[in-house]
Amino acid sequence: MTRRFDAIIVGAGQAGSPLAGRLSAAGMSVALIERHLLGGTCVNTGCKPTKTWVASAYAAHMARRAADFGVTIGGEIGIDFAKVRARAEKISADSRASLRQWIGGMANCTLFFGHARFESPHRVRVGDAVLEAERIFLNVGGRALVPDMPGVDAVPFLTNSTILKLGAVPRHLVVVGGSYIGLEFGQMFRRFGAEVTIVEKGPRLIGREDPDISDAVRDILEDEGIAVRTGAECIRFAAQGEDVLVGVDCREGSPEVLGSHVLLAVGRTPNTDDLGLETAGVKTDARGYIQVDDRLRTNVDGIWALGDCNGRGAFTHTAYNDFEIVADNLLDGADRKVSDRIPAYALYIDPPLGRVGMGESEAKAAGHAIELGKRPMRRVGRAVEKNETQGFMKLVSDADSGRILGGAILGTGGDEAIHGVLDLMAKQGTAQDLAHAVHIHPTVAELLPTIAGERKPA
Ligand SMILES: Cc1cc2nc3c(=O)[nH]c(=O)nc-3n(C[C@H](O)[C@H](O)[C@H](O)COP(=O)(O)OP(=O)(O)OC[C@H]3O[C@@H](n4cnc5c(N)ncnc54)[C@H](O)[C@@H]3O)c2cc1C
Ligand SMILES: NC(=O)c1ccc[n+]([C@@H]2O[C@H](COP(=O)([O-])OP(=O)(O)OC[C@H]3O[C@@H](n4cnc5c(N)ncnc54)[C@H](O)[C@@H]3O)[C@@H](O)[C@H]2O)c1
Repeated sequence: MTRRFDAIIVGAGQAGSPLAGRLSAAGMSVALIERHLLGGTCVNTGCKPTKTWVASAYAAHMARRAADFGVTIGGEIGIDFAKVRARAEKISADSRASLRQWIGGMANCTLFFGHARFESPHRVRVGDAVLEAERIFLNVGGRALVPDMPGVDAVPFLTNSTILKLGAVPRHLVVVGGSYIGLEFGQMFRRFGAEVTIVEKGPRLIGREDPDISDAVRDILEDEGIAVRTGAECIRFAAQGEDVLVGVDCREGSPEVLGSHVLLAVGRTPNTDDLGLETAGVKTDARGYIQVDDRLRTNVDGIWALGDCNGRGAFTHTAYNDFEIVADNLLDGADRKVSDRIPAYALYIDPPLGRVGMGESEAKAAGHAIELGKRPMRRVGRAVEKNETQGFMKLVSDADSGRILGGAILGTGGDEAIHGVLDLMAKQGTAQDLAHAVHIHPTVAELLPTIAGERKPA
């Protein structure tokens, strides 16, 4: 039997559930379909568990540094890995439970558990049920990419999901991929006591950032005893007893690394290959991302794509913003667009990297004459007082208009303090506006007006 709804939402990720809330509150009947766990990647295998582990790793790191602060701790600092895991699992489970309760309380919303697949542009099958709606919203997210690397089928490897199930800290974790996932897990496991090697095929870590950021991040990781191998162009794997031999072919150092475990962190792929998109006529790009316009509409009337699966963002806050754009346009007659969004994100190594807008290189490549304000964290009072002085902050502005183009804070509190720059950019603020703001002392953010005032042509 076919059941009719006003709207079908596929995926209870970061956009799907809040969209179900808005649409059902507006009086629409909504079918929300989830094939695995409520909350999707962020809640279950992404942000929440990883940032909980990052907090445990930070506690261990600070405990080891206790003497630097005049604090005495007797004996070695140990890791109770089962407890580290249990803490994260509880936070994810609590989040799922509260989502379940929230969704359960939505009038007009029916939750289906199962894999959804199109049978026609406005008909979707989930298990035995066939659902129809004029409006269909896809929020199917993504999963770890496993490229066809030589030997990858012959060895056990971990992804961001399976690493969360490890029973013990690996002896030697080889992380393939030197970007968000690789660096966050790499530093965490080093702090949990593993030997860690990060292998990146590009010439530097987090290659999308400015070179000064890549260099400083590498220094931070190497200072903690993490081995970093960049320029590893021909990565290959082979089993060697219980271990995995990773061929790295770097220009310097040994051509092979022997690890007890390998984490693949080389990007994501969208969950669009098993949705029956071809039946619905919904177009994807060569990598499987659903093609959308600036208002997140697909090429098929009445079908939208939100979150990671549309390739327009890869973060929880961008998925949530997709929900806001679609809901406000549909229900409030607004005209919100993805292109209005200022790119912003953080890399949660310690100290974190908070980033907004364009980097220095990107701004120059876009043709801007730029001005730059920059200061090392060792000249930021709050960082000195906290004895956490690694990194730097910088602000990029347009020399002609004065408009702020972007900023980066690699340093303690950088993930929070960067919002001072972000909010000003949202209001088209200038470096001079920032220079005249009076920030609270002692904070990391209080140096933002200072570097804005000290900016120089670059
Ligand atoms: C290790 C890691 C750490 C991260 N840390 C951060 C961070 O600190 N900050 C940040 O902003 N972002 C972070 N991210 C990214 C963030 O998790 C994602 O950007 C975000 O979860 C995307 O949300 P989404 O709603 O698009 O998709 P998802 O959260 O992936 O949700 C999609 C849902 O759709 C379901 N689904 C898929 N196909 C079907 C189908 N056919 N039928 C029914 N249901 C289906 C899935 O089961 C899933 O529940 C991290 C990601 C990873 C992997
Ligand atoms: N703090 C956060 O917000 C956060 C944290 C984790 C993940 N995420 C999200 O998850 C997404 C995926 O993260 P990711 O780090 O897996 O992917 P990524 O796309 O950011 O980086 C992949 C890295 O792997 C490298 N690489 C690719 N192929 C390789 C190969 N064969 N051998 C060695 N290196 C190779 C790339 O050069 C790149 O540095 C990100 O886009 C991000 O949005 C966000």
